[in-house]
Amino acid sequence: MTTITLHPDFRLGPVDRRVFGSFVEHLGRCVYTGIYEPDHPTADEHGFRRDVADLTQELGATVLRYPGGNFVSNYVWEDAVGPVEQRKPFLDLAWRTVEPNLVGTDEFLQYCEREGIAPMMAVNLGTRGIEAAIALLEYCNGEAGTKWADLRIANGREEPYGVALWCLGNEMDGPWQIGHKDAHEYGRLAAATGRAMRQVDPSIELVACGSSSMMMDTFGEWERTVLSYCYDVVDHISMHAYYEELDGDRASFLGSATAMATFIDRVAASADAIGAERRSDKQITISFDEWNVWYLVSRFVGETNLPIQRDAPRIIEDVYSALDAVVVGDMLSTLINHADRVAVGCLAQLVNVIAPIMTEPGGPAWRQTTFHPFATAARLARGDALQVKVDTGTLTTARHGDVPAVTAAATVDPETGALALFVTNRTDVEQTVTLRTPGATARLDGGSAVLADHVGPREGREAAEAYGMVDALPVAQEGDALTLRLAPESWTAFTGSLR
Ligand SMILES: O=[N+]([O-])c1ccc(O[C@@H]2O[C@@H](CO)[C@H](O)[C@H]2O)cc1
Repeated sequence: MTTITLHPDFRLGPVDRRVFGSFVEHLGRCVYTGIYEPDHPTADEHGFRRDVADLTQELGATVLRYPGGNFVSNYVWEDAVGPVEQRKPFLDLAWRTVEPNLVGTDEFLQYCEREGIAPMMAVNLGTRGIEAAIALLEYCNGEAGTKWADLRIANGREEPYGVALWCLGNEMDGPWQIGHKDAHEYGRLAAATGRAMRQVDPSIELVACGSSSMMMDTFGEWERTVLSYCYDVVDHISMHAYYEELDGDRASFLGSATAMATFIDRVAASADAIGAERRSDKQITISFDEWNVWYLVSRFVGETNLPIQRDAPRIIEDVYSALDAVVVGDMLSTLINHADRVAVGCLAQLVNVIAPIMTEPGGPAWRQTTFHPFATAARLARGDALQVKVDTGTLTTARHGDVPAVTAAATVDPETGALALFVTNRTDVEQTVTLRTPGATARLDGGSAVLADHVGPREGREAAEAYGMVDALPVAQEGDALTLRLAPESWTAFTGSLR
């Protein structure tokens, strides 16, 4: 038996809409034959696929991080601006792929603008540094009358783009990163680059690289050291986390979002330790700019040491199961439950590469299973996140110890009282939940769910197209008591009101 208690006055604070971001990297087929394919029947006059853009709108992505990922750490952005016919292909060392440079900064930023999505740009702190970063920022945000802003104007774009969010490199703690650095080297470089970037545009928000995962040997020490250099310069510290079902250990996989919550709490604690030493009133917030289910250990390892490839090779095209969708839903609940700390989130990635949207070159685009919980949460989670109290049993897992059997997150729109309640049942049996709202009145209109047993594991396009949200089990109301039933291994989004 589980009890969920909500009160409209117990709020964590507003859910930053930027938590529902995604990520476009020059990797595999994310850009070419993903968002961009000039020969595709749905391509617009700029060469971008309308079918993919429509699915991106339906997904509700609010932010797109670009151009990497590992790619950014050897990227020469200047090679991909100006007349397309003069651009030269570039050998990307991160993915050992020939990058044709047909899509660059202008094409991407104008795409974001047309789609009404906020761009989040990363600068190269692997092979490059301060000079290239401030040039790119001036190119994007500078007013007419200086070299790089004037180059943008010469390239046909008069108005500055006003890019607000900037990542100071990518995963610089990872030995795989081109130009990998230790925490002192990176911390110094991030602080110096960030300071110089603020001289170009003081209004920007800066993200320092945190750890590539909680399992990195340097985790914790990395955050503390990096922030000891750049606490006063940056606004956010990044987090990246990917989870997968390993060796058929379903319970641990279903507990992934608890590990994600622990990770957030630890990064916040590391940042706050530096703030405390400095007696600083400033709080560093979190940019969770890569998260997803990724069969990294079980499948990706076989994809390393590839020969050099061209023409947008199929790299990391994970096909998701219905169970993966449940775990993605639960991770979205975790992000909402940390609305007081997480300012930005990016589901990695948007198209084809560990993505909610898949395409065939010249062919269709479709939704993977993981599309549905994301689109649902992005649509419904509005207003303030509530402090949700969940009294429930435990699920014993090999990797994360005992985790809650049922988890929940909720948002209330302060204007309308509209309630969204997201509930995960991590167990393999139906669960009954009593919803208590002492001193307040709740109404639930019903909901929709993703179920783990709905589609067999990883059956590909046809199964994905047949998959979708199903109606939640009926809600029973007796007096003030609401009773919910949760299907086994499911993530359910209920809507209603709370006043
Ligand atoms: O834990 N790892 O072994 C590991 C390895 C690579 C890795 O790369 C990150 O994930 C890639 C795909 O989104 C992005 O380009 C990069 O930032 C992230 C994690």
